[in-house]
Amino acid sequence: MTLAAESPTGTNVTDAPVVQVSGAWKLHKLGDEVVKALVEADLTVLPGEFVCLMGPSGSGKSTLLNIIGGLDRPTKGTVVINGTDTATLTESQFAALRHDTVGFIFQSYNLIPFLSAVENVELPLMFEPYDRQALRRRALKLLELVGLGHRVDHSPTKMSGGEQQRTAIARSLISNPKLILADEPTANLDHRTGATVVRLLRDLCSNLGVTVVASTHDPTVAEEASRVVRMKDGAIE
Ligand SMILES: Nc1ncnc2c1ncn2[C@@H]1O[C@H](COP(=O)(O)OP(=O)(O)OP(=O)(O)O)[C@@H](O)[C@H]1O
Repeated sequence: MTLAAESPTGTNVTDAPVVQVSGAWKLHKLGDEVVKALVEADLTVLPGEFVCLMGPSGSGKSTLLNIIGGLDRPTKGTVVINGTDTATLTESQFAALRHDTVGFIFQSYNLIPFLSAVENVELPLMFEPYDRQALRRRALKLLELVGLGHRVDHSPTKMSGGEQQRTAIARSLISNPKLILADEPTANLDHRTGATVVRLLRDLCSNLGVTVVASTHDPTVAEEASRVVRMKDGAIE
């Protein structure tokens, strides 16, 4: 697979950790109460790993993913992404790092209904000065990679849940990210379709060297992951 070489952005491949979270806390004030969403969390993820965060509802999985992806900042502790200590970054610098390094997959797919599948895949780079034809070629290759070469002109509204999630996976790869963060990627899929999506994520890790961190309640995700990290009450067990 030569997709990385054809990336419009390009990234450096090293053996250094893609994610290094150290002593991270996230506290929320709710009136007089302080909610400890994340408690002294340490997590190191190496290139090509498929790490699965598991734990009961409210155990801090989404909080940890959001902090890794810069959608939220820790109250205390450090988060190093691809060698950059994110505490040193302004919001716009963090947005640029996120744009170049991180792809997101959500349980509700978050596709634009009035765009075709291929336009959805192009969307993260659509308003950037990339060659339009190269971008289209890459988006089409990514749709082929996820098994949707026959659905490129379809609207997401005419696709099954599994097809929508595979389109979202193709979209998450358009910037050639080192890291994909997936928040409950199989939550809205039946068991068989969910298993197909998880195997696709696993194959991205082994074939493209992409690193995946996924939160889930789904044992199928855990079975395919290279490592399961268990969380409870905001802490990593
Ligand atoms: N913005 C917020 N304000 C107050 N409390 C919050 C906020 N966000 C999260 N929490 C609390 O932090 C804790 C961890 O939430 P989080 O969403 O990370 O859990 P989770 O493991 O992802 O849960 P689920 O499996 O249900 O998605 C929960 O107790 C939650 O209620």
